[in-house]
Amino acid sequence: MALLSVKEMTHRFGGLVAVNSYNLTLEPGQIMGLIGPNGAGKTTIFNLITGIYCPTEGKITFNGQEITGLRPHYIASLGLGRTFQDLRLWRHMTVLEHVKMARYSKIDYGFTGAFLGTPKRKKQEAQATEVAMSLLEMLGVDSLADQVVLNLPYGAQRRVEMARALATDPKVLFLDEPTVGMTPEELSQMIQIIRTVHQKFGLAIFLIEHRLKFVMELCQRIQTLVFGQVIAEGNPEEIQNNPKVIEAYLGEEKLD
Ligand SMILES: Nc1ncnc2c1ncn2[C@@H]1O[C@H](COP(=O)(O)OP(=O)(O)OP(=O)(O)O)[C@@H](O)[C@H]1O
Repeated sequence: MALLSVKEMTHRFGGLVAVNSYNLTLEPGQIMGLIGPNGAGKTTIFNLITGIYCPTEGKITFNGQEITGLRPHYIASLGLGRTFQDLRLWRHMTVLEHVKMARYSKIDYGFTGAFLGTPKRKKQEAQATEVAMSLLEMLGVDSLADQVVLNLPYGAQRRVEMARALATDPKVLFLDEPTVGMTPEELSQMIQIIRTVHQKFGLAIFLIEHRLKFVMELCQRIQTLVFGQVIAEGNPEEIQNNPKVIEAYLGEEKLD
């Protein structure tokens, strides 16, 4: 059974058809890429699947359960974690606080526990810190745990956002342009981080990216979206050699 399935999803903003009869099958542990020119509808697809928008038409199923139109926090609690194109971090909180905050969805010591500082609370707090620190270490930002996010370089902020998404124990991770604004060195590090995260957690990953080299290197399957419609889907080699993709993307040049 597919982990995530989208059937004939259409979304209109007034008269604009931003997403048109979109279909997706994402298997457990698969890395899927979504590419396409600016304004093609990529982020709208993420927003529809993660519950920020409710599709005009279509059906979304996650782990056998229909999730079409459900609230974003509920969808997240089922195991869909995401990052945003425009980083959504609380600029005055520390790195560790960000990741622990996401982990609180797993905590059940309740109001009394929080107020009285029960042993259960102490134990769960210590566990939350431990999980958060191990995620920060995996993403190479553990030395920044006590720093306020505002003071971090952009690449480090992206890693913190990813650690926060991972802290909710997702089964699928949505990454919206994870390398935007990164230097070539940061980009290579991000490829390595995504590989590590993928191996360690066996997650499915669905990513939007403009840097084709990054997508071709990481993804097992790729969809190409133009004007809200998938014009091609296949493995990196098939996508690279697909005439419709070449035309949509780079005129007549071969993609590499
Ligand atoms: N909230 C909204 N209201 C109205 N139109 C919107 C809204 N969000 C997106 N659009 C329009 O829908 C289309 C798809 O936008 P979307 O942001 O999904 O594209 P994208 O492929 O993610 O682009 P980019 O690569 O630039 O991020 C665009 O024409 C955009 O202007």
